[in-house]
Amino acid sequence: MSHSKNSNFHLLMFPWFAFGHMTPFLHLSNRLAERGYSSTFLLPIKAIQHLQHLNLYPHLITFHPLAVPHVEGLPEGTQTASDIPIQFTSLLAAAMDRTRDQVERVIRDTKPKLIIYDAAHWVPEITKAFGIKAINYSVVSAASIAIVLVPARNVPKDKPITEAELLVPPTGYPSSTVVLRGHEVRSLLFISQPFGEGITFYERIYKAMKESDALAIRTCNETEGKFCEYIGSQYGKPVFLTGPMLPEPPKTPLEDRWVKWLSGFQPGSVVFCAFGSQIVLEKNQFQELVLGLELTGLPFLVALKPPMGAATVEEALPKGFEARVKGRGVVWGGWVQQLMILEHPSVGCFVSHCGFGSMWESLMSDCRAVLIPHLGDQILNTRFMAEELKVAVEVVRDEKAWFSKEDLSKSIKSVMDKGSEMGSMLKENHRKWREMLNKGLMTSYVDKFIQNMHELVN
Ligand SMILES: O=c1ccn([C@@H]2O[C@H](COP(=O)(O)OP(=O)(O)O[C@H]3O[C@H](CO)[C@@H](O)[C@H](O)[C@H]3O)[C@@H](O)[C@H]2O)c(=O)[nH]1
Repeated sequence: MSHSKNSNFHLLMFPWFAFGHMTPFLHLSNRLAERGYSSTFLLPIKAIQHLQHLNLYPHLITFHPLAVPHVEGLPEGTQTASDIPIQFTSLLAAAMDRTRDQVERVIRDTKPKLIIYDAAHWVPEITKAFGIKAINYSVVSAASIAIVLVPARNVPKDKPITEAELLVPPTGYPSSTVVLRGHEVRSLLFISQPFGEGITFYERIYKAMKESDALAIRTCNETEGKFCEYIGSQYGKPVFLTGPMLPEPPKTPLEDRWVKWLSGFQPGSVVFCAFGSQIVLEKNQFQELVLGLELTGLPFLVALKPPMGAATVEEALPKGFEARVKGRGVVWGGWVQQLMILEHPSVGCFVSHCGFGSMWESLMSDCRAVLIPHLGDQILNTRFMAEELKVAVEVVRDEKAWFSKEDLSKSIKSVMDKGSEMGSMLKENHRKWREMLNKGLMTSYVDKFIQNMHELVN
């Protein structure tokens, strides 16, 4: 596809100050730069050094540093969400709001054709004054937007939303299975709490979406089409899809220690378990998890952060565990190359928290998926994988969100045992989806997104 006008089509990218947002925005910038589109990318000064290596087109993507002002109560030097515990995020949003003058100056100086932003709800006020179009880009799944962040959600203005209110999906919500049940809705109570000065999370995102010229979502029509359609009709806006914006596969090979260890096992026999970048388990749940893996009798590799109160994973392991699983089980407390591990022929099962990135990596891999979600969007992603796409099993949890070693082991075996009907059904569905969600389809999303951008500004 050729775009004769792309050399003067300059974009401004302005993601929320968290790596889970800045990174997919940057992947989008890269895909656009690949086709000749330049962008100015607004980032907190400190984030620039962390993201530099992901900028694949430095001659087209210019990082513009923002000085994040100090807000009372926020730890000195805070610039991104990973600098602070979650309860400080509202103050970080207040700090983001105080970068407005800097953002306005950049808009005036660079005169972009359009702005792609997310949490800065005041961006459309600036762009309207300059006659520039603004696209609000959601980087989480469409289902997790559709269930809480639409006008039909009716969030009370003067009092906090209740669990009972959250249990009922908004009118017209297009699924009866991709929902939160019972105690799980507690993870959504935050939407009526402040997120910035004098504004709640819901009000902020509602405004950011409502005032935009178009909505963009990091997903595909094939998987989440009905949720995207619902969001578009709720806001009365066009919805552009970018596809999942997965990173380019890393060029560094899998670490030697894992190549050696994994090659000692039969093809498709190893269970790999990882819970992303945020989750820290309670110590007893951590122990139950590793005992559940032991119980399967299968080889396993667990890569998790040390649980609460422990400095290392080793000191938190159950008594006698290491000796019992020696030679077939490893618990690793550091970062591993998840994508490469999932691609290793010996790995046959992926036990994950179903964060958005892991969900896609799991879908695109050959591994059977067993899911133990923790946060709101992870629970919705899990329901989507298990009940809509039917490519995964979800581990049972009780009212207190506790899962037992027996249930974990049972779930893993239900997908790994040869001759298991459940396993064969999931494998067949998974194969169909993997074939459909191929590289060509992802490329066509970027082409379509570019076409959408041109239509919007013309
Ligand atoms: O040891 C590890 C652990 C993780 N990863 C990679 O890190 C990414 C993790 O991303 P994701 O699965 O999305 O997990 P989180 O970073 O924990 O996800 C946060 O951000 C997501 C949105 O981007 C939300 O869906 C989640 O709820 C939120 O926890 C993936 O690409 C993994 O391959 C590794 O390479 N090695």
